[in-house]
Amino acid sequence: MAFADDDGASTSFVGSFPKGFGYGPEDQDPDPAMSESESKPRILLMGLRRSGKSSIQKVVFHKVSPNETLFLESTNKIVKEDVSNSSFVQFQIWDLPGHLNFFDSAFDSEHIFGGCGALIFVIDAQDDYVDALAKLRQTVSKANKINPKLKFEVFIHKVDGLSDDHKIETQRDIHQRAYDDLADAGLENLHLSFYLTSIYDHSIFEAFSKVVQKLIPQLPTLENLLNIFISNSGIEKAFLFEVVSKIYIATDSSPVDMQSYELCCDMIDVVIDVSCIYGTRDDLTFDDSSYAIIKMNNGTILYLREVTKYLALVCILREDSFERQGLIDYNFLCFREAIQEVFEVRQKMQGSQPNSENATNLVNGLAEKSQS
Ligand SMILES: Nc1nc2c(ncn2[C@@H]2O[C@H](COP(=O)(O)OP(=O)(O)OP(=O)(O)O)[C@@H](O)[C@H]2O)c(=O)[nH]1
Repeated sequence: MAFADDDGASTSFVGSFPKGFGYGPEDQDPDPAMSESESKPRILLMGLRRSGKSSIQKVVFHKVSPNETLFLESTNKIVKEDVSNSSFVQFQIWDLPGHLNFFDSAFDSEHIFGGCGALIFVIDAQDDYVDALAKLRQTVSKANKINPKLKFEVFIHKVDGLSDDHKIETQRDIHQRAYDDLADAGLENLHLSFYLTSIYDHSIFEAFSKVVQKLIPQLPTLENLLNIFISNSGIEKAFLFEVVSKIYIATDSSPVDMQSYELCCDMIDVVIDVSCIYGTRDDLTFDDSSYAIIKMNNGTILYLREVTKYLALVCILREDSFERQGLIDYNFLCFREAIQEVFEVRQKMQGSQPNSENATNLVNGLAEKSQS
């Protein structure tokens, strides 16, 4: 498959990234006895009953609408889901039932916490959270003992029912109490990350993006590439999106504002919907010829380009910067090539230094050339 740019020049199509994407601790030293899915980075979803764990998973990864989660049945056993089949980002999510008891002999904590990259603890902010905080403390102490590298992410969830002031107050209170509890347990050096989330807006996608990003060792390289790309192309903000889930796996280093992120998510929905309706091929709704431009009435442009079958670059820029579309497209091709290199070369050179530096040099050189 080839990609032709505006000048008719073609470069090889990047395609979807290799299966051995290679992030998370287990990927560096795979155990041949392990099944492929068992060796993927694992994210645990934990929290009390009815806190919203299954709803989060369904909304983010199954495109279930939030209202459809209202009558979800309670989860009674660990539900393991492989996210790699449907998307580029490869990991497993384990949804653990809220009533799990660590002291139960059937609970194999070594196995559950051992090979896992991140633990998301969901707290229902609309409920009394005293019990949830006790469970959080118990979970963190146990998991940290088994796996000190585990990252703890606390979702203060269902905040759609709270006023803005109440949200901030709840976050402050939970933050304070959680750290006090950890200090009591002698774990004052542990770090917890807090997010205000709801399945009724984009906050759950944003929070999940940040959790997933922490499991991608190539993140600094991706951010660096995005920084170089936007600064040489007159772009204000760029997100590298995983199209299926709308998780962004990287963005440039300027701060993310929620509105920009929401606009970009909506753009992806529009592109997928339009190509589902008018696309020529039945099997693919997002392919190498996918791109879209949306002009807004405030002089801003949203520009989407396909990077791989599962990845899209969505940029926000001023209308006058878009007059130099040729430059942007040229720089985009360099960027895409560099991304390909980051992952491809890493695969070839497993065991030796990753080639992220080469990729940065590549994009540096080409971007400068395009400006001269
Ligand atoms: N208002 C609001 N309700 C939510 C949100 N997320 C989930 N819920 C509701 O919370 C209820 C419980 O959600 P579940 O996903 O079943 O909770 P769970 O944590 O998986 O529960 P167990 O399987 O029993 O452990 C459902 O009725 C959801 O619709 C949210 O962000 N806001």
